[in-house]
Amino acid sequence: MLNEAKVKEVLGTVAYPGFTKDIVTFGFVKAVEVSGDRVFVELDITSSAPEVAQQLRDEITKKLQLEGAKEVVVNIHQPKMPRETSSRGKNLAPQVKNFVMISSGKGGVGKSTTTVNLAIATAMQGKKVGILDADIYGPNIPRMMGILGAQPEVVGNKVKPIETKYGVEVMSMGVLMEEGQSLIWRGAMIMKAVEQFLRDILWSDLDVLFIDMPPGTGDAQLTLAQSVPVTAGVTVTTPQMVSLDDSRRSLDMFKKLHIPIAGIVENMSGFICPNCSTESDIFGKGTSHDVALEYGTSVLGEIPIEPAIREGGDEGKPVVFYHPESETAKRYHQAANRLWHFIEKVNEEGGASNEMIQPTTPPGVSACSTGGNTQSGGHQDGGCGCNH
Ligand SMILES: Nc1ncnc2c1ncn2[C@@H]1O[C@H](COP(=O)(O)OP(=O)(O)OP(=O)(O)O)[C@@H](O)[C@H]1O
Repeated sequence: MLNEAKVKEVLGTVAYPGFTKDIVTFGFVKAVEVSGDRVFVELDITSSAPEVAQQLRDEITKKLQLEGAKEVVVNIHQPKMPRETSSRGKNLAPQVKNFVMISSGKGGVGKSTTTVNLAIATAMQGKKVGILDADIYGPNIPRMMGILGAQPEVVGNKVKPIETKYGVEVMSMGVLMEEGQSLIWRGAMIMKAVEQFLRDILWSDLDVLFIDMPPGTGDAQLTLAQSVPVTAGVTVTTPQMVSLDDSRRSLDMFKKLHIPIAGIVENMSGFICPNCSTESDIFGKGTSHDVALEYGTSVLGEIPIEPAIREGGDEGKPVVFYHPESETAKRYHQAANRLWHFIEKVNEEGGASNEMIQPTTPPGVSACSTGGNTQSGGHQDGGCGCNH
């Protein structure tokens, strides 16, 4: 005689396609109803592939019929299929429509703060948004998003990003490492970590994934750009000349990696007094416009120094969400708006592509990582892609 317990027992023998674990253990079974010899099963699975749903439907029906069910209805909820995107080249996370790389020439200029507030502003404007904290040396995003200590759910050999109350999903090395723990990263490890963040995290069907990069221009940036077509690069700088000089390196990197440059965020640009609201220059203000012009781009926003920004970062209460009326929140929204228009423009004009920057190693030749000089006028002598 079929009853709910028996049906669940049968479902516990149905492996999720491609995995050894069953659909009950994964938590995919949302409802079971039995009425005489009629069974209704409801599943919520993580794959958008129709063949996965069909395979499950067939196996469940067959197994329940063997147990005496005459009619089996299997209702399966799936995430939507990856959207159409005009981007080209390699993409390890095809369910994500656009990727924004947030970068800075040097540390401490407010790159993570900018990532968090731009991402939340974009989500508040109705987009489906994620943040990948690829700043493996100093993953600050969990603190800033108020998710310190949150443990991600593991599904098979993949990991679900952490949902936040700001409507932004997040994954960070800070979530995967113990607090205060540090790792010494070698080039190959960085590359593997970045790839896994894209391939093995169950990102939803996102409009845009913001990626907070480590400061500088190194292996993580190159691997990321080779792994997904980056739609837009944003450089964060402070107004002082030394910081602007470093931001040029970051903008040069975007150019070399064929990443469309969305613009510069000038952070700590002036100071807004919390008492009288007057704005005064501390580090200077507006100095990044000339650099933007040099690179044929624009300033997305000038974000003042405001104590609420630092407090919000420390307490996990981002200013754009908790002080939406503040001048700073308005500027983040304006910057997010400009960024989104830029993304739309890139897509209208054919989309991002990383075809030009794929490793050139010919088949059968191992990519050696030392002694490479791939910038010697097309001749490659002894590094990745060598012909020796
Ligand atoms: N406009 C601002 N007003 C006040 N405080 C700010 C502002 N921008 C950033 N901060 C504070 O400055 C500190 C550094 O910011 P953040 O961590 O975002 O920099 P970063 O460039 O990501 O640093 P890192 O190189 O370590 O990753 C944080 O405490 C942050 O709250």
